[in-house]
This record gives sequence, structure tokens and C-alpha cells, in this order.
Amino acid sequence: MTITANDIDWKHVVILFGTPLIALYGFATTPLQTPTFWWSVLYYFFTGLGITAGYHRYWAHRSYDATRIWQFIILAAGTGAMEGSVKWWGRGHRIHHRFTDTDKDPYNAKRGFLWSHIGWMIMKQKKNATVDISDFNSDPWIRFQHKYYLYLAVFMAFIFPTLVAGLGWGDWVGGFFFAGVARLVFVHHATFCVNSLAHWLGDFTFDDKRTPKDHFLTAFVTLGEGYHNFHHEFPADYRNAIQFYQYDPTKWVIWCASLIGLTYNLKMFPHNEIEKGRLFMQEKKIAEAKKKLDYGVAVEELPSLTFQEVKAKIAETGKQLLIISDVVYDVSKFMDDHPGGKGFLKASVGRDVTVSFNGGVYDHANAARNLMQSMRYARLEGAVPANAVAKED
Ligand code: HEM
Repeated sequence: MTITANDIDWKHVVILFGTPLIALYGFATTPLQTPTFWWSVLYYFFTGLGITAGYHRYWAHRSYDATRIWQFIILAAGTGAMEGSVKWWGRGHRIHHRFTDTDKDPYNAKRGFLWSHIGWMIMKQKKNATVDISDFNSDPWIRFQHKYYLYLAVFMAFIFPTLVAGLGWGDWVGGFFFAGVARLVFVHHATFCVNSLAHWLGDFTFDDKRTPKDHFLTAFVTLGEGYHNFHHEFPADYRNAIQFYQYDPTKWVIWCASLIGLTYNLKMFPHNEIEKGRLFMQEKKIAEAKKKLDYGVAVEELPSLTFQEVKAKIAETGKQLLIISDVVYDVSKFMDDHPGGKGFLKASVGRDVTVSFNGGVYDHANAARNLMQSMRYARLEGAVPANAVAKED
């Protein structure tokens, strides 16, 4: 397939490749003042959280409710991240969730790391999927932001951080290069990691049907969005991390805002169901691990023998057969290795030693119960004569 200039979204190319070049120029030519450094870090978190707590968890997923004051703050913050309007971003994100890993998924991780990180914005994409965004269309603020997005984004991404540093401590140039441009590059790639790194690195904690994974490193880079397997499984949950020790500053901010009434009705998927998902994957892993071990022939697949036939087999073949819980075991090769001694096993041949094995003589541990699985010989059919049933000897 040949790519022509028409296939490329040039405005995205200018923003995505122009900003790192300007930032590098800034680093090479402008000294970084301490207040500007801290302002850049602060503004990084502010605009990054505008995306994670605002664009993502509030607008795209409606995982909590918020007052207009909070909406204003996160809308302004998210606009400063220059990642498109809420309407554009939220639409793409809802499509991503609905069609994850398919051709309709704009960030389809199956097309490779680079595609999901940045390629999908550089190449024009056909609108081949629909999703409900009526809530965006009916919100006057979202409509306003969409309509005047370019002006608002330029103001919040570059002019506002420059004004703060310029008016605050006279560092106009540093404010522009560091809090404006360089900060924007970091916010961009941090967010892009949610689409790339979070679909590439980590564990399938709740489901392995699709690519999203959980990893601390991704969470660290993305302000807490790295528990992505959880997020795709429970997208309406306002959290990404559910353990207290997991890093999810976005969740902490939303929760703190709820303490002063700015956010409310924080949605959480029922703990019971979350744990079911976790156990589902653990069971799957255990089943995989079990395939690598020898569990002997399953009891249902064993041939069946009556007690008389067992006796006849011993006489015919010289095999050392004994019976425990209606299963016939061949202990011929185990005699010399039995930790309880050869004598006990020898005396058990041709008898039902269920009681002795389970405590009559010695209550065997798991080790013995696991070991005996590979000694299964037959299933016992019918009863054992009373004189062949051992009690405590
Ligand atoms: C297929 C049959 C059997 C297997 C695979 C087996 C295996 C084992 C193993 C692995 C142990 C070490 C400790 C433990 O795992 O609990 C053990 C200990 C022992 N077994 Fe067995 N056993 C079998 C049948 C019997 C029977 C029928 C008797 C008695 C009639 C017996 C008597 C003992 C005793 C007394 C010990 C304790 C040794 C000690 O720690 O002093 N075992 N057996």
C-alpha cells in the first residue's frame, strides 16, 4: 500500500513533531529557572489530570458526576493538553472501547506499538464506526469548546503558562518554552502511552480476551491510567487502581474533590464482581500450569475391575495392587521408596486400606495424595469382602 500526502493529517504532524523541536530549541537556548521548572511540573499535572480526570473519566466514561465549577476547571485543564476537543477525543475513546483491537478501533494496538502511540493521529482515518455522543452535543460548554477549540487550546497550552511565568517572575521566554511547549510534549506522550504501553506491557488481571494490561510503570507514566486491564473490564468505575498501594493520582484527585462537593456519585463496580474476574484469570493460569504436570490417568478413564479381578491380576502379573477409596493402585515400583516403609505397603497388597491410609495407621499428607495419582491402575467395581478391608493394622 502506498501512502500519499493526502493520507497524512498534516496539522497533527505539525503539532506532534513541531512541539518537540521547539522544546529542544528552548532547552538549548534558554536557562531553566527554578520557579519556571516547578511551574512546568505543576502545569504538567494540571493539564494531564484535565485529560485523565476530565476528558477520560468524566466525559468519555461518565464515571462520576461533577458540579459546573469542577467541569470548568477540568475543561480548562484538558484544553491545555492540546489533544483535541472533548467531543473529538471522547468520541474516539468510546469507539476504542466498543471496538478494542479491531479495524474500527482508532488506536488498534494490534497494528503495533507505534501505530497505537502516534501513528493513528498522523494518518487520516475513515470514520467507519458510530457511537452515541448525544451527551456531548447537548452540553453547551462542550459545543462551545469544540467550536472555538483552536483558540482556546492555543491560549491554554501556550499563552496562559507564559503569562503566569512572565507576570509572576519575569521569565516570559522560559514560561513559553518549558511550561508551554516542553510540558505539552511530556503530557502528549504520557497520554499516548495509555494507548500504546498500556496495551503492550503488564498483566491480564481480569481478562485476556483483548490487549489492555495492568502495569505499575504505565500507571506511573500516565497519572494512574496504567491499570488498563481493570479499566477496560470496568470502564464506568472512577478508579483505575483499586488497591491502596497502587498509583492512581487521578482517582485521588477525583476523590478529594468529592470531599468538598465538587464531584459526587463516584461509581465503583461491585467488589464481588471484580474479585470474580480476578479469580477467573487465576483459575485460567492454574489450568495452564496444570497442563505441564502429570496427574496420572483420570479416574473416569480407568478400566473397572471387581475385587476378584484385582486378586486375579495380582496372582497373574505379580503386580502389587491395593485399594484406597474405590481406586486400585499399583505400588510395585514404590515399595522401596515408601517413606512409611516397605512393610506397611506389602501388608496392604490385595486389600482395601482406605481407613489405614486416611488415619487408621497414618493420615497421609498432600504429598502422598498427589504422588498416588500416577499409580492409579483401575476403578473398583462392586464391594470388597469384609475380611479384605483393613482397619488399623
Ligand atoms: C498408594 C499408597 C501410598 C502412598 C503413595 C504413600 C505415600 C506416603 C508418603 C509420601 C509418605 C510421607 C508423608 C506424607 O506424605 O504423609 C507416607 C508416610 C507414611 N505412610 Fe504411606 N503411602 C501409601 C500407602 C500407605 C499405607 C496403605 C500405609 C499403611 C497401611 C501407609 C503408612 C504410612 C506411614 C505409617 C507413614 C508415616 C511415616 C512417618 O512419617 O513416620 N502408607 N506415605
